[in-house]
Amino acid sequence: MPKVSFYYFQLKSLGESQRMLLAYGGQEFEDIRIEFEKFSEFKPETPFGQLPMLVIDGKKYAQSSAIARYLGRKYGLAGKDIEEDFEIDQVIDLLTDVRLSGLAVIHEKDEALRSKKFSELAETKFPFYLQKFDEILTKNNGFLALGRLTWADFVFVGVFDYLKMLLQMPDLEEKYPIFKKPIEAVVNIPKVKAFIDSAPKSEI
Ligand SMILES: N[C@@H](CCC(=O)N[C@@H](CS)C(=O)NCC(=O)O)C(=O)O
Repeated sequence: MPKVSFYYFQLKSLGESQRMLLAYGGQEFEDIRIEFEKFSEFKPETPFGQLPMLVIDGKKYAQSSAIARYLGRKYGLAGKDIEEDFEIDQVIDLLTDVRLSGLAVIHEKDEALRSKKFSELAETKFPFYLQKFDEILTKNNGFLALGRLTWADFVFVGVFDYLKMLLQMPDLEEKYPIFKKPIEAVVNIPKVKAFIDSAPKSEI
């Protein structure tokens, strides 16, 4: 077995999908959770100054979606051809769009402006995106793509609580009950469940 280490913060957010994929693949790995305060010392060790980072036998892999795609391919959770891979990549990019639109507002320093921008998003973009995910999940039997389990479901599940925070929608899965489907599908896979049960807990 190769020596595998996965580095991220004490969060699920952009790192949980890769941890769950490694568990799904039966890969033993060092689950290293860096404290934010200590990250500046570690930053130069990363390819692009950020986490997550996967290290396999000394080789460094960066960028959350690229790592998840790589692990998905490794463990049989990708498409069977480029058309199927496109379906997965498309929905991953859509998920990134939702996350980044929420994130842009959080970083607005002026409080009044932040609240105004958030209200605009909450009335327009967020419902638009969420409706699209509802449609995609309905069309794919409760999965993100291809009507079956793929690495996209792991990414969705990993980032879900972070999205709820960004969108300020703690009851997101109650408003869109079909969002529970990929969550149930992923967290109940025995190897993934065993990992989640033994891993440190974090809200987002
Ligand atoms: N595009 C990158 C973004 C990664 C990212 O934003 N990482 C944040 C944590 S979620 C980070 O490392 N922040 C610390 C820093 O930028 O100094 C990815 O998807 O991996």
